[in-house]
Amino acid sequence: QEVAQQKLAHVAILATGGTIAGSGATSTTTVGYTAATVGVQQLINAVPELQKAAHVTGEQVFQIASESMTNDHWLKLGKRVNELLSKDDVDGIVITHGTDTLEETAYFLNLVVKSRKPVVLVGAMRPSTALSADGPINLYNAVLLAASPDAAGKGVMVALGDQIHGARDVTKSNTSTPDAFRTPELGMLGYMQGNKPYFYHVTTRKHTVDTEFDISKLDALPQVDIVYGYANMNTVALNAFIASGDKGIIHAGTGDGSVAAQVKPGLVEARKKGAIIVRSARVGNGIVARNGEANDDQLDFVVSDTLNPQKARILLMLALTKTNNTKEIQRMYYTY
Ligand SMILES: NC(=O)C[C@H](N)C(=O)O
Repeated sequence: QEVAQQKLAHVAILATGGTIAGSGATSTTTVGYTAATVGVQQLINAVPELQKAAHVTGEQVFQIASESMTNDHWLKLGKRVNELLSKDDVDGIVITHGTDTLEETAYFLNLVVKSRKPVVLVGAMRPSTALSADGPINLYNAVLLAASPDAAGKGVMVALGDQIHGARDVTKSNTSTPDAFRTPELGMLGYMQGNKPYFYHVTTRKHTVDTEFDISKLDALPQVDIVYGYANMNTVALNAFIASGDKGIIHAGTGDGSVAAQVKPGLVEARKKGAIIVRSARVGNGIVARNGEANDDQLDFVVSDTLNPQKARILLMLALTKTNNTKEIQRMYYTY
């Protein structure tokens, strides 16, 4: 075999569920299957090639479809990852995960993991029972990546379809095809080929080793929700979120984060009540300019830079564990 390694690295596989652990009625069932049914040992056993890639151990952290991911799951997972990475005999971590919120978990971990050791999230678009299931090859590549010294210090990574993506900028961009994961304009980090990673990009943003966020003493995160911008938008959802006690609101604005005239007074009111307002964009690419579509200085709003709404939500939750100062929070959006 071409996989030539003196001493195999120890890669801990943490399983959380998803389609990679899903099963369907027949080999041609690629929709209408059940996610999160196959356990971690069965996932490992299905890929005997893993034994040559690394010394792998498995742990079932939870077993859910990723659309049901919660802040509590994230805190549990993040703490376990940091605990494992602090051990001398763990060289890297692979997390098997549903694809629906995989980019969110990856970005959360990117902000709270404190280690240079590789952390790789992996999923599949087809259940484990399907013809040409993508889970086994994706898992194999993820383990090779987590075992590679070249992958150290690059932040949390996502490995699917022979591609390596960075947690900050990757997004799921197709509902069902196997090539669903993309880093649209900012570019993926590299490729997996011939049993090893090839890197071409690194992020300029802070993550993992130099993060200022610490979840070790947290057992909850502040409530932050997203209001979606659209023609004929109203403030019903926004008002309900504020009434329920939200500490922050992400406005997934139209265009470059524009806010409808009939919605702006609601956001101003919410800010006066103490909630932090972050203007993000539903578009998927580009910068939301500070003081562009709204006078953020005057209204005391924050902009999400290039973070999509679901990732802007994660950064705001973590920011709120440290400060309520909007200048400080704005700095964080330009840092991570
Ligand atoms: N392909 C998948 O993994 C989708 C599934 N609904 C999940 O996120 O758990």
